[in-house]
Amino acid sequence: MFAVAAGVDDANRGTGCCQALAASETTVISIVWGWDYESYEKALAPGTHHLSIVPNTPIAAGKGVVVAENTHSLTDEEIVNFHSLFDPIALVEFLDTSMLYQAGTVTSCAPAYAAMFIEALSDAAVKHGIPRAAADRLVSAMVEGTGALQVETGKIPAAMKDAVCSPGGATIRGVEALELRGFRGDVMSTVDAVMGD
Ligand SMILES: O=C(O)[C@@H]1CCC=N1
Repeated sequence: MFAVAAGVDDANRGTGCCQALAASETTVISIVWGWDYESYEKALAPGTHHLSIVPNTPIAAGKGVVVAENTHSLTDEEIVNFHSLFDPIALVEFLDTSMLYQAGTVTSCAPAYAAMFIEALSDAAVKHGIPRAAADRLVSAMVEGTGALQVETGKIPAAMKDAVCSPGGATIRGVEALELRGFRGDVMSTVDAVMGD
């Protein structure tokens, strides 16, 4: 099993790499952004077994996400091997081709946006006198824990937000500050921007 990795501008290099590998009957797992099943069917030698996936950087910490294309040419045994490789380090989700890169945006591009949120909140903590290293630790633990709480309880994020906001309390003032600056619209616009909508 072999993973082909290349940025968007390197897609042709990725294809050349795949063609060389196909001759050795290698199973190709592609992480080339935008290259789905049909792209590889056109580019690879007929009969090559291939699967397109979108992984993300938190895999390096064993807490990743892999979006995988429902349409592929791997055998059942190869899919079992694929799961044995990735299940220990990532949530693996198979989706139809029409959703692959939209889902990939919120899992694979969004670590950049999440890091920007962490950086900004950490900046705010530093502005208010918290040392940088402590600020980074605290904010990252908060983000990880909030995600874990959502997964564990299955609560909708709106209910989790409401649970923190006491009437007339502190948190709702921060919620208003975010709403006044269009926080949620800004976050939603990222997928449009990535997908070119
Ligand atoms: O920004 C990029 O080109 C790649 C695609 C998905 C994550 N990073």
